[in-house]
Amino acid sequence: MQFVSTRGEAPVLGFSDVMLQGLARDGGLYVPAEWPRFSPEEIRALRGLSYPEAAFVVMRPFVGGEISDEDLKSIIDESYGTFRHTATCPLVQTGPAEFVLELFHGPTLAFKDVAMQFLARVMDHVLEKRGERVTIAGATSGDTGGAAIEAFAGAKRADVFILFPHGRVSPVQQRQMTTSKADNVHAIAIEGNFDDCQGLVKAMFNDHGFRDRIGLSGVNSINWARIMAQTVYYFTAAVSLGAPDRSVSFAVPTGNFGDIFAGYVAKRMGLPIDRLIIATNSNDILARTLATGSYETREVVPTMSPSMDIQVSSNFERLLFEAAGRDAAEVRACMESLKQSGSFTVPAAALERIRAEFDAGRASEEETAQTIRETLENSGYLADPHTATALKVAREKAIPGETMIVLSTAHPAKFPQAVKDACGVTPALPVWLEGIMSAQERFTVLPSDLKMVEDHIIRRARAVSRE
Ligand SMILES: Cc1ncc(COP(=O)(O)O)c(C=O)c1O
Ligand SMILES: N[C@@H](CCOP(=O)(O)O)C(=O)O
Repeated sequence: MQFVSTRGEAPVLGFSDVMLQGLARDGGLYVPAEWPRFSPEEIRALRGLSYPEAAFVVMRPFVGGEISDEDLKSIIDESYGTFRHTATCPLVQTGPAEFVLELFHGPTLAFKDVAMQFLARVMDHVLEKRGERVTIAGATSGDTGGAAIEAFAGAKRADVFILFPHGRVSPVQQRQMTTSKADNVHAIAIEGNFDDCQGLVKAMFNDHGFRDRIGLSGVNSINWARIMAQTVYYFTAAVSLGAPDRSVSFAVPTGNFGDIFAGYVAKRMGLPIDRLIIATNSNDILARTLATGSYETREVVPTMSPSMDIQVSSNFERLLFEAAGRDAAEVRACMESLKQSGSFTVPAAALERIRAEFDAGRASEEETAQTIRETLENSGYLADPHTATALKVAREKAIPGETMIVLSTAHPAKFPQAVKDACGVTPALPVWLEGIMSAQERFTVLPSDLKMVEDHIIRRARAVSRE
């Protein structure tokens, strides 16, 4: 299996190199040169498999034989052995045709664990075989950071630096990043918003001198391995509701567009999905883009679903590449316009293709709170604010006869104040996490300045350069 960059000017690479590179050297994102396809029989054969067994079948084609089946299976088994639900990602029915797919049973209570537990192990496996080390830089609006710090804590071949927006994540999210005792993980509070953090990480990747000097790698969903691992739960959820003999739709709380893009990948692989519904909070750039065809960044507004307070939605570039018939020049032109003016126009043919597969809607703060309240009253289900945005949009867009799976991306206990304000119930943190609220914090505050962040990383990274 080979991978190409959405900007068409980076080397074509295999799975392991793509995973270690993170962002392509031309600033683009890697996608498979061809989509592997599963027949209806192959999808039907997923019925009755455990989550790790299904994960092996779905991810194997992308790995392209670079990791032996035996090693891949044991990496997957170990990864999902950290989850505290026997089904790994269970489905809960919340309405006659509405199901919630709970993705938060991993160590840090967010869907990021599904891919991050796997990524840390598979990266370590490849680095060990190659005798290499990496320095990882990641940006977070709250959940990726905690998941990465947990998954990579103590890793022998990786140092991890996580940039988070100072004062804009929930107290639980912050403490998941700042209370680790491992000396290879570092939290950096940036004076700015998530887009500033993500902009700094991308700028580090585009600074090739720095990138090569420290052996830079990434754990955000710009890394193909993240998307690949997130594709699995679309298969397991749809199959448990009758796929391939019955199709379903998914509503996905969306920020950086990685999670919903994983659903698009599942569809390209042959999974019968009717609609992929993008749900945003007040930072509704994606809903506006689908409505108007114009991708226009605005000031980020802080919300009760802080992990989705995003304007520059990285993985939209992957969709644009696909919808533009893999025309890298067209993608480059759009991304150049985004850089110069903060906006671009989606080419007309691409917009039509996107609208054929996706629908989009937004939930205001009031609507999100009301959905948390109503869902608790009507079905006894306590949703976190991110999940509630998707429940609201799914209900607004519901079509009779359609089965809707709503992705539940975080445990409500990560956002106790917002949930309490909405419905009066304060969700408790699971016992194994209670200690973080009183543990000593360790983090550095830095301005949103590339040079200062790079200098900080160079001073602290143990690792330097791939050997
Ligand atoms: C809890 C939660 N829900 C939804 C999202 C949005 O997912 P994505 O960025 O993949 O669109 C995030 C952040 O990524 C998140 O942390
Ligand atoms: N919401 C995310 C933002 C980063 O997304 P990623 O999926 O690209 O890592 C977060 O919680 O950090």
